[in-house]
Amino acid sequence: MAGLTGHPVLEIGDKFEELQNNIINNNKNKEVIDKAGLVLKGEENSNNNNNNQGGERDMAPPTSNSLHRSGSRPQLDLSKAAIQGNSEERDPTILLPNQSDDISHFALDIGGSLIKLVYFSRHEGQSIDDKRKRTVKEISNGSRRSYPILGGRLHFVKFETSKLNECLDFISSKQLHNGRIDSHYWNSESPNKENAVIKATGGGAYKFADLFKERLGVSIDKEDEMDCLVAGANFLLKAIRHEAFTHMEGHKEFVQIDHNDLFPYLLVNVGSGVSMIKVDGDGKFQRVSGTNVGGGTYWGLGRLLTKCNSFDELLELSQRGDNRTIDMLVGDIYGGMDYSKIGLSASTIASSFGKAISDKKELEDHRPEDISLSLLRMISYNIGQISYLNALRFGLKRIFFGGFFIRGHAYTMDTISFAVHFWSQGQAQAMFLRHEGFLGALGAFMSYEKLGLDDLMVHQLVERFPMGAPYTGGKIHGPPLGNLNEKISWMEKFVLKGTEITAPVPMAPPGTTGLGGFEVPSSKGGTLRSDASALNVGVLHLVPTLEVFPLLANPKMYEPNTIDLSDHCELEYWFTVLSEHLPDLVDKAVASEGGTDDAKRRGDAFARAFSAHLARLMEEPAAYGKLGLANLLELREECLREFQFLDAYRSIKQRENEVSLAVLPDLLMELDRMDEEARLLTLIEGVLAANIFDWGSRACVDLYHKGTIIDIYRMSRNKMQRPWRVDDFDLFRERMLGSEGKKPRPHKRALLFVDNSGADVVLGMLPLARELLRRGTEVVLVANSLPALNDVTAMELPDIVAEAAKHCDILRRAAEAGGLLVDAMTNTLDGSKENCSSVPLMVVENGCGSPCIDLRQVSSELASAAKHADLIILEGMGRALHTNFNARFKCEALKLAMVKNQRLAEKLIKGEIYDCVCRYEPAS
Ligand SMILES: CC(C)(COP(=O)(O)O)[C@@H](O)C(=O)NCCC(=O)O
Ligand SMILES: [Mn+2]
Repeated sequence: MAGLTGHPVLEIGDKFEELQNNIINNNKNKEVIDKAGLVLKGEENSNNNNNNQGGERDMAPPTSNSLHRSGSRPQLDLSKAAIQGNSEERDPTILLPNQSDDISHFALDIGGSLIKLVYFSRHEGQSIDDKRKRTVKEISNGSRRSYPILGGRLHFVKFETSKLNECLDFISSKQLHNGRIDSHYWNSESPNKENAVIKATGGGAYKFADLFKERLGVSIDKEDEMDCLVAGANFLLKAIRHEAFTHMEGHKEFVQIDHNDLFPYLLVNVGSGVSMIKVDGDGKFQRVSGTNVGGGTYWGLGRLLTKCNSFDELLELSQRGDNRTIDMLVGDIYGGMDYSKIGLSASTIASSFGKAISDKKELEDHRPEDISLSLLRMISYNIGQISYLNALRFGLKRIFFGGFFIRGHAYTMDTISFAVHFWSQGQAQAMFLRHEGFLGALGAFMSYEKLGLDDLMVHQLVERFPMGAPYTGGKIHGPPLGNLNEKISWMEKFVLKGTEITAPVPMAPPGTTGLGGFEVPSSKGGTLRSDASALNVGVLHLVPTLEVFPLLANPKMYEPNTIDLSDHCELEYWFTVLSEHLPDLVDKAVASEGGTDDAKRRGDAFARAFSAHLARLMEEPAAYGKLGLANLLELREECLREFQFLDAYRSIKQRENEVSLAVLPDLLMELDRMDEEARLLTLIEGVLAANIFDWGSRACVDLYHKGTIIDIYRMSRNKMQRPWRVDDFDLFRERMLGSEGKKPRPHKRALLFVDNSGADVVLGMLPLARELLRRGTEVVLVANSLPALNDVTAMELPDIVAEAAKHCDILRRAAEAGGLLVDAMTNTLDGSKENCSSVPLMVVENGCGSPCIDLRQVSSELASAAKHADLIILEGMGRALHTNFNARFKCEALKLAMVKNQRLAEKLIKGEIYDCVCRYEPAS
């Protein structure tokens, strides 16, 4: 029988169909292997939940339940922790001076029609029993930053001002006002609830102050509206990556703003009236102009002329309008001709409402739809034009528009953009903000002293979209959902609504809305929904511990996603892949929680929630910001966690780890019999081959249902014939082993971004790590902070390494040197810390809970480990292909993956499914 490494090699060129056939044939031996517990039992595992009752939980690693529930980021800052008072007393209070208190905090912008509420909540904290954290050695020369640190979230909620009581109930049910705001962290002066003060802006801050006192017992500290607007806008533009976007001819594009090059800009707030503010810095601004023709004008005149009952109704009417019946166009004056000499097309509005003079029509003879559209265009153009003139006056290139008039309305944004573009001849750009409705409330929130928010950087904020996002985005908030049960009921209730959302809403083809290339939008009523551009506002997770990966060659140009889902075909394809994968995933998730009725209910709610996200994004791909495949894959994991599926693949991972660890000694023996050159090739082959164990790939899951781990592993190895589709192995070999007898210096430290559990890490990456250690290179295994599919986590790795170390001296000494084997050491008979002369093997968490990795936001632990690294190895489709395929690094990089998706293989490497990528890149 061939060895584990596949040597001697089977015939070259056999196709993977053959592999599948082999697997099917091998199934004849299945029973025997079954008894040895080596079969994957995919089918049984996924469908036969009852057999798993309780068992799944028992097999769970003891630590996985202690992970906190919704964020993938750490929470407590224990640095400088001290016991307060008498340390002899039972359960003394421990002061954590660097940790935020258990506080909630909020601020309001109470406008004429809407109340905007921004509130802060701390991550639910639970202690994590992470062996790695107790034992891991200091991995950088400087002191490793105390870790984890403060975490919290900013939530954005809206209420109708006419339903103020709903807002008060919300605050009360969440206890936002309840004394907690008076924490030292927030530096509020008042120590008790009676004197609690909340920050608010907008007219309602004056109007409703007494009501707040009466109902909640809090006083309102009124903040200047303009100050708040500017503070809110500055924060968003500096801290949120995909905050600003352009909107032209129905097409939305996010704009990357360099926060060092933000000022000066013009902020145009279109409320009832319009303010134009030149912003030069934080707190540095001047209201340079304005116009009394604004949102109030549209609404006021519109109400008089159309008898509409609400602003939204008026906007809705405009969708079906044709302004040509009432506006005087250039063509009306010039007998249907363009006035080309001065660059005006026949369809340009020469005079808003101009036709009303000459026609013999009375008000009732005009359609309200046409009046509304004509008004909307008149006011939007006017605002765009005056804004541009002011930008010109002060030499400002960027103009950001916000305020209740905009409210994500596609046509309004298109019209304003057109005006700015037209008058500036393309020199100035109108931009809009995803959180535009919350500028004032955010600003009020920021006015609490010593909040520290101003210091937060883009990479320390993670926006997440909870289950309600597809339904409530851009709309008025529903009741607060306290617990998981409420969430599930809510999902169940919204099934109907969900099916409504699932039907994609057709978008207007580009180029149909507006003047001169912007045709008169008479047909738009049926195709462009008024809120087609309504953007969802997620929850902002503030994670000060996150850092930009220091080895990125050009962080500003870095784009993690290889696959851009703004291409609709691409989105449709991945939408289908993820939708089809859902039933299997739900089965695994439910089984992982013991297959109970409660787990089934949660599984159902998860499937609904994730489908709703997918449907929302199909309808509006930019609804959650710029969308890439990595975002979708992460959203799925977050959604699982939201329904408390903390590790859906836990038992599969464990079984695969056990089987792989059982054959590891044989593999190491085989490797040790080889010479250096053959061994290096076999090791890289081993990584590529074992990457086949990916429970996120449809094709692979089909394979597992037909064979054993070891069968598949062997077959996969035997397929490893070079040249691979992307094959830089010779370059890498030369760097490692040299040529013409010259021995190159070994790497100082290698970061190995590991991927899947089981064979992937045990038979692929660990032997490669061992080889590097043997050559004197320190190795840092970089693994997920939270589970994602069958990826191995940083918390699981020490046990795996300890098990492997039992069979291998190199690994044992390195793991000891890296502090990974403290428990094992104390268990040795003589307790001696013999021979720790080895270079260390360490484990760090990467800060994410996704199959992909965005290197702009990694754990401080990883950032710190990276400082001394001169080689990084990224493994797997998620980390090396979907993300980071095009990333360039300051040090050498090796990207290794098997492509387990036909379409990706064709698109990315012009190859076939199961082709391999071995990309080696010297330092950039
Ligand atoms: C989720 C994954 C990126 C995980 O791959 P890995 O990083 O483990 O190699 C990959 O399985 C994937 O892209 N799956 C979806 C495509 C499919 O089912 O074909
Ligand atoms: Mn994976």
